[in-house]
This record gives sequence, C-alpha cells and structure tokens, in this order.
Amino acid sequence: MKITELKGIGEKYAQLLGRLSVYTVEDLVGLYPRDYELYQEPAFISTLSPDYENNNVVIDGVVSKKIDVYHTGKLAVISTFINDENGDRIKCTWFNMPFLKSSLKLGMRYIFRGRFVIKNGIKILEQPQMYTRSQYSEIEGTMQPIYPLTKGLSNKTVANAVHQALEKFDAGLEKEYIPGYVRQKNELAEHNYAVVNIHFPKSMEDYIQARKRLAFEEFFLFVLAVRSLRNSNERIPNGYIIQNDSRTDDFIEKLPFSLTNGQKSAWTEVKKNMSGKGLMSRLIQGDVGSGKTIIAVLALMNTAYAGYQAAMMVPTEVLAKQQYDSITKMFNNMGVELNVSLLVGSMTAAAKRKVYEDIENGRTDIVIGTHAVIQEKVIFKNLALVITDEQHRFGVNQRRDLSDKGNNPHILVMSATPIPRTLAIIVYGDLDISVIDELPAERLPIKNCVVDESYRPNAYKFIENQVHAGRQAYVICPMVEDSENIEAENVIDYAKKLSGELPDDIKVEYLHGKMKASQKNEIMEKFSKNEINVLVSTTVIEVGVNVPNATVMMVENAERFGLAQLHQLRGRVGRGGFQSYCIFVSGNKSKKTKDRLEILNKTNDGFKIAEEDLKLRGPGDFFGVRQSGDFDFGIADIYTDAKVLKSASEAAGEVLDKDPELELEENRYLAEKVSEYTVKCLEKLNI
Ligand SMILES: Nc1ncnc2c1ncn2[C@@H]1O[C@H](COP(=O)(O)OP(=O)(O)OP(=O)(O)O)[C@@H](O)[C@H]1O
Repeated sequence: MKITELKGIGEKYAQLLGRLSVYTVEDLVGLYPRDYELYQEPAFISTLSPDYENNNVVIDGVVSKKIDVYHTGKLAVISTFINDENGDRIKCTWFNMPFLKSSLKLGMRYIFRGRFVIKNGIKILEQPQMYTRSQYSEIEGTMQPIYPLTKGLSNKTVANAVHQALEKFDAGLEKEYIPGYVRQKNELAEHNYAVVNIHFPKSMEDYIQARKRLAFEEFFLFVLAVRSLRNSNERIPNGYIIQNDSRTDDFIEKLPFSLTNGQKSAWTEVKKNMSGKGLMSRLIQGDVGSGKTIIAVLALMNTAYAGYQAAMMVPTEVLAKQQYDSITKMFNNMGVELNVSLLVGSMTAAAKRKVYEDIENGRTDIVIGTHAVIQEKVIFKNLALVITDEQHRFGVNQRRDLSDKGNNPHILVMSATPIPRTLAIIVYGDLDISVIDELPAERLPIKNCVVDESYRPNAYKFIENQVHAGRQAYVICPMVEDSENIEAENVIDYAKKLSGELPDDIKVEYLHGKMKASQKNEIMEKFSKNEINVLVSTTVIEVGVNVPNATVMMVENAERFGLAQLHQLRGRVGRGGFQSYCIFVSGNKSKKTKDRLEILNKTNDGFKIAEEDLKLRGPGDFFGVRQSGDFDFGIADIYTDAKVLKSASEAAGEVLDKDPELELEENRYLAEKVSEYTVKCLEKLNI
C-alpha cells in the first residue's frame, strides 16, 4: 500500500520518506527507530544538585520572570526563569524558537524537561520541552521512538505515520512463521508483538523482547537463505580446471617480500580449489593490511595463464584505479606479459568501447573495475574467475549478474571484516573460507593516542614534522548526521582551516562522498604520488586505500565511531615499513569514552576490539554506535547479537534436519518467507 494513503503524508512527505527508502506503508513499519528518548530519568527532581549536571531532568516549575528575547549572531535566544517546588530559581534558555514567547506566560505552571547545566553559578535548563501535567503523565515512564530522518521530515511526522500504519492498516503484521518449538526454546516473543513494541515500547523490557525477536528472525531467515544458496553451489561442477602455472611461482619468487604463512596457506587452498572437482566459492578473510590483494593477483594470473579471462570488481572507482595502477606497475616491473584493462564509469565512451572490444575478442586477460564490469555491454570471451573485493558492498544479484557473464566462473571474495571464524561460517555460509591470520612480519605496531581537542595544535605540529620527514597524513573530519551536503561543507572548511595552520609548503586537499568519481580519482592519485601531503576526508577512504607512505591517521570526533570502524581507519596507516601513528581526538571528555577508545591501544585484533567494546558498553548503552556497518541487517548486529546469531543458526539447523527442503505443511509459511527473503533481503544486505 502506498505511503500517501496515510493521513498527513502528502506528496512532499512521500518524497522525503523516499530518501529513506520508504515507499510503502510496510516499508515504513520496517523503518525501525534508531534510538529512543527515555522518559525514565529521575522523574521530578525537587532539589537540583550539581550531581545532575549534564543529565536530562524533569522539573515542575512556575514561570517567574518576563520572557527575554535577544540575538547573538544569527541566533534568536529566548530566556526566562522558573521557580521550582522549593522556590529555587532556574534559568531556561531556548535557541531559535521565538514562537515560544507567546506560550510562555508569567505565572504559568509547566513540567520542564531539559538538559541541566551550571554556568557562572547559575542553574540552567537548556532547550527544555514543556508539558502540562496531563500531557506529561501520558509519556512518563515510556520510551519514545527517534527515527532516522532527513531534512524537512520531523520525528513527530514519522512517529504519527508509523502509529497509523500499525493501528489502522496492520502494516507489517503477519501470521507467525517461526515454529512454536523454536520460539519456546529461545523464549521469543510473537512477530506482531515485536513489530508494535519496537516502535512503541511501554517499557525497557518490552523493547528488549521486541528487539530480540526481530534480531532472531532476521538471522534465522538469513541462515536458512544462505544454506539454500550453499546447497545449490555445491552441486556445480568445476567448468574451468585451472592448474598452477610455473610462471606464477616465478612471480612469487621475484616479489620484493616473501609471503607470510597465512598468505601461503590461503594461496594453497585457492590453487587446490580451482584445479579441483567443484566450482570455487571462497572467501579470503584477513585483517586490514594482512596482504589479501596479492592472493587475488596470483589467482588472476593463474587464470590468465590457463588461457581464460579473469575479472576483479571493487566498490569504488578510487579503489579500482588504485588496484589497476598497482597491478600494472607490478606486472611491468616483473616482466609479466598479461593484458590488464581498467573499466570504470567515468571513462569516456570511446575508451569504454575499446575496452569492451578487447574483452570480447579476448585481448584482455584481466579486467579490473567497478560495477561497470557487469554492465550489459560487457561480453566476455571466456570468463573463468571473478574476484569481488570487500564483497559486502556488492549485492548478491550483482555477483550473480557477473557470474552469468561466464559459465559459472570461480568466485573469490575478499573481506577485512573482523569476525571470528565461527561467525564467518554462519554469515558466509555459501562460501568456503581461508583466513590470513597474521600481518607481514616487518610491520611496526601502530602507535595510538587518545586526546581531547586541546591537543589539536600539537597534533598539527606532529603532522607537520612527519610531512617534512617525507611522510603523509590523513585527517578524518567530524561526522555530520543525516546530511551529505553539510558533511561536504564541513570537510572543505576543515581543510581550509588546517591549511592555514600548517606551513605553506604542505599541500592539503580534501575528499568527500559528494565529489564526482573522476575528481576523487584525481585526488587519490595525487595523494598516492605524494603530490598531496595531507588528505582531509570523510570516511570515504575507510575501505581498502593503500598508500604505504602515509603514517598519520588523525580522527576527529573519534567517540562517534564504532571501534571496528576506527580499526579500519587505523588500517590505512602502518602499511609500509615506516612507524605509523593514530591520533584519536575525542570531543567528549568523559572517562567512559576515553576507556572505550583506549581499547584500541590494547589490541590490534579487529574482533577483540569489537568484543571489548561490547563488554564496556553496559546495558545502559543499548543504542550505541553500530559496530558492523558492513553487514547491514535491519536491526540485528553480528557483534552485539553474536549469541542470538548462534542460536538462530542452531535453530535453522534443527528445522532443516526435520524438513530439509521446507516442504512440510507446518513450514509452508516459513518457506515462503525464506524465498521472499532470499530475493529481497540478501540484495539489501549487500553481501
Ligand atoms: N608478505 C608480505 N610482506 C610484506 N608486505 C606485504 C606482504 N604482503 C602484502 N604486503 C604489502 O602490504 C600492503 C597491504 O597489502 P594489501 O593491500 O593486500 O592489504 P589488504 O589485506 O588488502 O588490506 P585492506 O583490507 O586494509 O585493504 C601492500 O602494500 C602490500 O604490498
């Protein structure tokens, strides 16, 4: 049902909701709150002691002073004083809400709820919301949903729309499909209860139950879907028997480094797989900087030497260009006579045509590119291997499209997502797994520090010294929620400011998601040639960028990132022989934030980091930063919900043991859900 059927949602709001991928009433119900406002803080504080500073407090007060309106810069500030029950005077301030003037009347009594601060000895409530007693008693003790929003769309609009969708249209509500014995064993709530309570929980307990059920069902369907894919893969025989070529062995000999043991065993598994009976569907998992690329290169070479074509797809043009440059350089230096082509969206039509021709007539042995590689116009002569790097950024359908271009080519997938093997087996159930579990020996451990903003001048000085010693630096700008435009402006401003702080001979440039691919390529190319010394960027550089000369990674507002993500960012330095440094700047001085960031000092193991982070964030921190942005389940998180994933996986096994093809009448509805999920959600999950 179209979203405009809801009262209050016209074309304008429908368009805004479209930006959040919400088009139907059902989509809307699937838009889970990203957080909740808890109306459960110390209710009604009668004496405001400094202990409550920086917390939300609720005060019953009477407006005791005329309303004052003044302007600072562009901001209109309204302020007044209230007297609480003890007669204590508390100042209230609001920014940019001039309309309040008419509702705030001297002598009126309200419930004020806002953040409590003390400035110059004056007790202040910032931006308090106001309620009458009866209004407040309705929300007291509840959790109000906070939805992901976009500019022009208010939380209230979304909350009202969701309420209607659930109440009037039963959207998202359906017949129970998880077998009773599974629900009982795992103590799961009913589906419909969960859908209603994830939006409007009456208590924390309701929320926990709702979330558990929804996370469980996501994993449960996921595991069932993945198992069915795996079964179909296992039946595919190897159509391209690719034997190891002695020229590839020579190449390994000539590399400037020797392979680590982890790399050697991964390579052995890949070789065996490609020359064996069944089609290869393999995942190579290795922490950031563990050297996965070289294994990909060896597989590409062996395939080309066997007389077939091979393709490698990466998520962005910047990475495609980087991989292409480094592979062609390596081949030139080491006398490898294979033809490598680059294919990315921003190439001219004529250049693309030439590459299409070369691929079709077989002149091209290896193609490196973005999803341009799977466009209809590309016809391969004999594609036998497809490598997808950071594969989770590609949808299953894209993978399938590319496979369709060959006659079931081998598939090799690279991932740096730090998940332990036991979890990986579940999550990548349709793939065999090779793990590169060590970093090249010569690497010096990265030195980290966690600092507050006052350290910034020292950090800039440090960057200056590193650049003067010939090295380079990344600075990751503060994140801005919900707006790529503001984020872009932010990066530009920061780069300007930084450039002013550093000596003139240091070239600072910026990179953000809104830039054209060709611009990004140009900047990255200059950075990799050291024509740019300092790169100010949003997290667009998070995945896979390899500039071994870069030795400093400075992250602003580090407290806002998941630790796993910070670990990825850190992985951009320390990729060569130089000592590298990470500076995490935290805008939040609390001990807890510092402790959390300190975890990064303790270990370099991506999974341990995620695990420790979880331990530290107690139950009060339910809605912290999501760790695994890469695996975008609707609500479940492979780290936070690792236990749920395990039990969902076991439950799926149990169901399949009883009914391998889900043919029994009792599983009819479940089977429908699984096939629906396989088509729709795997694509969305991007894995
Ligand atoms: N055995 C090795 N000894 C020394 N250096 C190596 C070895 N293997 C790879 N390298 C170098 O290490 C750097 C990182 O390798 P690579 O780019 O393959 O990492 P990765 O595993 O893809 O990491 P990420 O997931 O962060 O992209 C490269 O500069 C590469 O040349």
